[in-house]
This record gives sequence, structure tokens and C-alpha cells, in this order.
Amino acid sequence: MKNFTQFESLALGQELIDLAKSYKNDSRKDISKGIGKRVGCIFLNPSLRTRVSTQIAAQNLGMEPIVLNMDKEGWALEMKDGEVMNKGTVEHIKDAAGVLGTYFDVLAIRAFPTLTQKNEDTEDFVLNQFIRHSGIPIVSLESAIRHPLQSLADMITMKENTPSGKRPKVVLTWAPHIKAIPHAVANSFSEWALGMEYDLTITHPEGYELDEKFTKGATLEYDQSKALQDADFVYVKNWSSFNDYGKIHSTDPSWMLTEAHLSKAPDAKVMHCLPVRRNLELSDEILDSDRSLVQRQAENRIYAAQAVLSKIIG
Ligand SMILES: NCCC[C@H](NC(=O)CCC(=O)O)C(=O)O
Ligand SMILES: NC(=O)OP(=O)(O)O
Repeated sequence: MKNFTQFESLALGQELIDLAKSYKNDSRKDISKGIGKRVGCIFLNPSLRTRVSTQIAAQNLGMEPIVLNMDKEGWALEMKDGEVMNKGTVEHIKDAAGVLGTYFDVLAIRAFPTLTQKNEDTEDFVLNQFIRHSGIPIVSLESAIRHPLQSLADMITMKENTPSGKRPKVVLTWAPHIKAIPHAVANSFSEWALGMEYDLTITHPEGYELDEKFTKGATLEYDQSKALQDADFVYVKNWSSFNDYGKIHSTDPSWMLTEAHLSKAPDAKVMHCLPVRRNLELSDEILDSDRSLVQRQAENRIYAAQAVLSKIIG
């Protein structure tokens, strides 16, 4: 595995889940594996979980992590080739990524979408510029269109909470928000859940259809209560419109998941990647109940990142 930017195959997904579970049992078992290797964690956007769990994962392998909050501490980067740099940008991605490629063995990048430039975002332009110009393995820490480390942690969490032999019903439900939010978490969750052969239903108000590239094979149900019936896992997430790119169409509060929504899904476990806006996206009563897996998901981010880094350094 050279880069880790998306779902690749059922076999690799299974291998990474098993490796992550082995690190969860014994986090230091490969403590010598990464000695002498450095991972650069480059953040172009805020983060709590990804920033901390990736560093812990690297240290569990004996690697040295170095974090650069490029949005605050680095020079303003020019991403476009051939630009005359006579405005706000100071350093070209070609030069910056080239330098970082000589400093590190692995580069991990967080680069959110613009939500205004659809073509640029859907081709994952910024992440691909780092891949093109750094010359070393790249791990996505959430790109414009995917959040694969989150999804790997989510797959581990679902596996841990599924009785053996059962094929659970998984529902991805849209939730209200006040801001235009990226599609990355929803896209990746759908891509991984389908790739790992879960039975996936996606529910959202009309106008919030996700890019079909990520959802082909899922059942689309506009009626949230129908979708939630008999669910085993309910993944709650807001996203902005994809077709009317980056726009907010509805903030209908009735879509916020509460206990009442789960009357026909008595055993459902509820998931969210965090950070969550309480009582806007998801109610306190659910987040503070035994249904909630959000803390388990966040904990599993360490072992997901550890499995990925371990596989990349070989
Ligand atoms: N990395 C996890 C989620 C990051 C991002 N959330 C946010 O931007 C929340 C911002 C806010 O609630 O103001 C998203 O959903 O893609
Ligand atoms: N879930 C997640 O990626 O959290 P952060 O944005 O805090 O890293």
C-alpha cells in the first residue's frame, strides 16, 4: 500500500480492520517497527481527533510525528500551476511539498473542500497536488471528498458491535446544521460500508443526494422514519447539497435524531464522527445514552491510523 486515500478492496479493508484490532489488544507490539521514521501531519483545517490520534498511532509504532498547522503556521500556499504569484500566496505547493518530501517518510494531509469550486473539490485537487509533488506516501486526514481514517475506525466500531453471523442494517441519515458542511464523511462512510458489504440505506431530504460515485448500491429512502425501521446502526451526519453545490436547502429540525425517531429500531446503535452540534444534529438523550458509539469511534481512530501507518512503512 503506497497511499491511503480511499477504500481499495474488501480484502485490504478486512486486513486493516484485523491489524487495527490487534493493535487495540496490544498497542506497543510493533514499537520498534517505525524507529528512525518520521510522519509529517499537515493540517490546512482544524482538528481534534485526527491531530491527536495520528500522533499517538505513530508513537505506538516508534515513529516520530511532526505536526504543521499550515493554515496558521505555514506560508500561504499557491496550489495552481503556472500562477503569477503577485497576490496573497507566498509559496507554491510544488516547492513546499517537495521540501516536505525530503523531511519525512510519510506525509499525512488534511485538506477540506472549498464547497464553491465543485470541479476542484470533486477531483480532490489539493490532496492530489501533495501526492504529485511530495514523492512520498500520502495518508488522507480528510480530503475534499473523503475521510478514510474515520471510515476505517467506523468499520472497526461496527464490527466490534455486531453479533457474529449477523448482517446488520446500517442507515446513514442526514441531520440539520447551520453551516455548509463537506460531503467527505458521508461519502467515505457510504464507500466503506458498501465496500465491506453492509446493507446500507441512506436517508435525507430531497436535494441532498450525494455523489453517486460513493452511494451506488445503497438504498435511497427519502422517508426518514421508514429508513430507520429495524436499523442496527444509525450514522448521523450533516452535509450540504452536492447537486446545488455547497448550498443549504433545508435545516428542518424534525430530521434531528431523538429517541422518538428510534421507536421502531429498539436495538439501534448511533454513530457520529464528531465534532457534533448537540441538540441540533443529535439530541443529548441519544448522545448520553448506551446507544451512542461516538466515544468508541473516536478511540478507534488511534488503531485505524496505527494499522494504516504500519502497512505503509511495511
Ligand atoms: N473531521 C470531522 C468533521 C469535519 C467537518 N465538520 C465541521 O466542519 C463542523 C463545523 C461546525 O460544526 O461548525 C465535516 O463535517 O466534514
Ligand atoms: N472526526 C474527526 O475527524 O475529528 P477532527 O476533525 O476533530 O479530527
